[in-house]
Amino acid sequence: MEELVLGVDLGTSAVKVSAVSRGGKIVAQRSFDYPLSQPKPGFSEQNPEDWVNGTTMAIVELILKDGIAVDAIKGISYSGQMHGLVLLDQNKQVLRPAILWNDTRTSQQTQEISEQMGDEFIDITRNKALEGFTLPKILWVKENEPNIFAAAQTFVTPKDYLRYRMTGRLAMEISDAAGTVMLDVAKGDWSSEIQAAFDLPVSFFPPIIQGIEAAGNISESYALFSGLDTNTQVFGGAADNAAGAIGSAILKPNMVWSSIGTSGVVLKYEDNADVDYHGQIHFFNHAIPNKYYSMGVTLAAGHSLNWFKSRFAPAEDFTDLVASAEKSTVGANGLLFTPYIVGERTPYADGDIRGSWLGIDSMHQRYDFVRSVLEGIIFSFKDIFEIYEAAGTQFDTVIASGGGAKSPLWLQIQADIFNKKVIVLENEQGPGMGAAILAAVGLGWFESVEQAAEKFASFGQVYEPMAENVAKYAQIYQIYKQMYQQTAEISHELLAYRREN
Ligand SMILES: Nc1ncnc2c1ncn2[C@@H]1O[C@H](COP(=O)(O)OP(=O)(O)O)[C@@H](O)[C@H]1O
Ligand SMILES: O=C(CO)[C@@H](O)[C@H](O)COP(=O)(O)O
Repeated sequence: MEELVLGVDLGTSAVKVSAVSRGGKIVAQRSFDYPLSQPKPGFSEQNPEDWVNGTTMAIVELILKDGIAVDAIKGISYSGQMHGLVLLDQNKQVLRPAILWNDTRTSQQTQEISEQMGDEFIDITRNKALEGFTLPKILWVKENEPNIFAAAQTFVTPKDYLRYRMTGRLAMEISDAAGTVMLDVAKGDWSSEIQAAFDLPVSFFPPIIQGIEAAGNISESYALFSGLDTNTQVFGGAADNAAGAIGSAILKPNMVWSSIGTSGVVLKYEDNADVDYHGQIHFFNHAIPNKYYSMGVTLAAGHSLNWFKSRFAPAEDFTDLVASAEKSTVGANGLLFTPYIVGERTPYADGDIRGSWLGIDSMHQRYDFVRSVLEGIIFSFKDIFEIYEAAGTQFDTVIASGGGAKSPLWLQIQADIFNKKVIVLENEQGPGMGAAILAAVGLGWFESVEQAAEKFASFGQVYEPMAENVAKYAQIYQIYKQMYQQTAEISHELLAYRREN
């Protein structure tokens, strides 16, 4: 009987559970969708019970439909959507729906945090207090739902809640703890300064564990519910971006991960906490012990293309639509697009900015618009590269991932705009593979995360920058860079009319 681990990828729209062999082969995979609730503009919530039920359904199907033997499952670990707030009472019952990473109700609280702690907050947490992060959500509940807050004994992030339900043991894994912006990142522990500043008792904070650390076994009650065995060991896991980077073997400081999913992420592995980006990009503890990663986020990366397709080419498939951009030119025949269609995070932490096209000409064809969308998304990634360059950070290799990495044209655009070689993974599996790697290392199948990731991930085609295109894009990027400043005021003025509809 082949020994397996389960990597549970707890996303925002679905959970995907992968059964992975010791050799890194995915032998079966099941996923289960759950709803997102948006009860008011800017609110984004989920019912934690849906995560537990969805995961259980996926596991039951792996056992019953795919014939995975329960006693073959030696270990389980997780990748989780980051920053979500799950508040628990004294009996560890959920007090209200989870407030998710993409919920923007907390603008006032982010201001309060800056006013109260100023730069000290960034020095400790290595991040700005953005709306998506967990601390502002806690303060929102404190101010707006005092009865719920009074009953709250502790909190966790989404995958840490799921792990609690599967093991009966409550803990916060360190890469997700960093995303709460209540961690002293360099010390790797909860910050007593933040606890004191916001009057949060020490008892409110769960113990911190490492990504590869044993977090217990499957509990008897969860074994009854799911069909799993209580001999199966459970390990800490990782925040989804940390897990994605591990699954893509981003393991050296010369490597950057460029991921085009719904949102876009540019992520860099960091060997230590010495580099200081002063909160311009996120800086978090890694799920690899004593390692870190930094990242910038384009809120609407794949989402911009998705939006374009749904409005202007609903019947076409992605591959044909993206390939049509070949008919345009470098620079889309003088058309520029900013992908701020749901606001932006990096480098402009501006929830109210919106996208624009500049240079529209009556000669433009639809394919020019498609090309401008592909290029605008990569220019916004280039903005993140510029932060790295300004900090004197060196890297030479970009590993491309996410749905956007399916297009050879888009990969070449990345190589040309970044002026770096761009490499794709041969069998990309995303964060679930990172989760499986953490379980495999936790079980002792490998000596280190690095060793396991090198075995599980294999690199494929390399896209080299083309000198002529690099030169043109370098000029066009100088124009793109002005677009945020030039459009921000107009965009903010239009806000009133947008909300009227
Ligand atoms: N064939 C394709 N070529 C280029 N981009 C694609 C293709 N198919 C999907 N995409 C892009 O990938 C995005 C989805 O990526 P994915 O990694 O699956 O996202 P998520 O996990 O966030 O749902 C889509 O929004 C779309 O922009
Ligand atoms: O907020 C962040 C990272 O800071 C997001 O990356 C969420 O963690 C995304 O979750 P999914 O879109 O992968 O579900």
